[in-house]
Amino acid sequence: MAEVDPSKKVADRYLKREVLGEGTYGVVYKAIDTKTGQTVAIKKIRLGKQKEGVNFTALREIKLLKELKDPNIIELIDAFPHKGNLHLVFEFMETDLEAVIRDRNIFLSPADIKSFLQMTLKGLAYCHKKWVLHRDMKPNNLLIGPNGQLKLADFGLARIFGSPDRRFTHQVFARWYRAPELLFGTKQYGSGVDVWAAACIFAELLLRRPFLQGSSDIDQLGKIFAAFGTPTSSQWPDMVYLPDYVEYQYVPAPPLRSLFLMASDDALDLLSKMFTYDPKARISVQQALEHRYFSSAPLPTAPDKLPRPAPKRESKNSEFNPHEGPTVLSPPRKSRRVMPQPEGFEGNTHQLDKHDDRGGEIRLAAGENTSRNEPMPMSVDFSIFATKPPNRPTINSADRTHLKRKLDLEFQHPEESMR
Ligand SMILES: Nc1ncnc2c1ncn2[C@@H]1O[C@H](COP(=O)(O)OP(=O)(O)OP(=O)(O)O)[C@@H](O)[C@H]1O
Repeated sequence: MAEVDPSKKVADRYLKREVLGEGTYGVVYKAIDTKTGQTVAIKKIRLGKQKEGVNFTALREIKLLKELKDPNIIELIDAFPHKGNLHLVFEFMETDLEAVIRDRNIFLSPADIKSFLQMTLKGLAYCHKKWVLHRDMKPNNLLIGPNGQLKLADFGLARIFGSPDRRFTHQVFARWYRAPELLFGTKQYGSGVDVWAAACIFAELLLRRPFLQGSSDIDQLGKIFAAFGTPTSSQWPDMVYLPDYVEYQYVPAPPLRSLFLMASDDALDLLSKMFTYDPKARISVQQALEHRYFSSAPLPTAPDKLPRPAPKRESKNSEFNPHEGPTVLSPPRKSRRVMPQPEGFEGNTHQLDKHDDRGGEIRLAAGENTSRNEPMPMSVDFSIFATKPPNRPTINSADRTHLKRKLDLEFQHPEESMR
């Protein structure tokens, strides 16, 4: 292997290359693992405000994430604290599902859609079996490797690190995948939140645009109700007890078929089961995988036959220079997104590739946590009333106890236990 300048190395092992982008938790850059020669992606998580450095709970839980190994989960290869930041080293992936969905040169056949959904659900099923929820499923967290394999990324990070200031850009997109129980402020949620998000991704694969683009939490609920009808208490008995429950003006559900003109009957049946309001009645990931949609023709496309966007992350400059800023190899991700529409649900009529503007995002994001004392009419922009950032729901205590017990068994010294 060529000799490398040790000053460019992190933790004496990883040779930094270009910045890949910046997400909720910090910068992600490409690197070479000098031990194995493998290309990796390193996510540098800022821990600025935690005076004691990396907190013990985070280290224990990251240790658990390192143990998650499945063909449809991105591998966490290594994790180490360095200069006050936590570095998470992942296998490097070529592209992601968002890039596939947005690429106008790509035609997605029903078999391709089935394959992407199946891989997503397989990754989720593995994690749910291990008592880990994703909580932040969206197409750009579904990474795609060189052989077409789809892998879930960012598993468990929302839970470990919370959502550092998500009000401005990231939260806007994450909201579109949020289950109604979260929007109604539930504190005790389960794997159903990931099923709902997977349903939104399924819908997005079918429509080639985000399905339910709410501009605030209330508007998000409005979009959901416009698509599936306002839930009744017989459909979802616990709804009225949720902390942020507010009565909505009744709207009937349009036929699901009218929203997904091209979908097969099996696809629609599975979609409606994944979009069930009551999380207790919602189909589980395992049941979804056993649905006849996956065994009926056409069978899912083999991963290596799936269409992929042209590679966009060729490493031209070999060394990473922190003063140069990110190497932009394609239009910035966030500006490729479709921005939320301030008005009501519009069925199949949204355009692809509308450009966002930062001011718009901030204004819309401020619409979170509006006071909810009165029955709300649908599809009104409440953003001007809000000031507080959203409350983050927490995992239920049974999950937490289970994870703690598992981790405590294996926990040694926090820094040693990471390696
Ligand atoms: N394992 C990986 N391999 C290759 N690129 C990656 C990998 N993980 C992340 N990236 C890229 O790094 C950039 C930042 O990723 P990150 O996951 O931090 O944020 P994001 O997905 O853009 O947004 P959010 O934080 O809201 O999920 C994105 O362009 C992403 O595609």
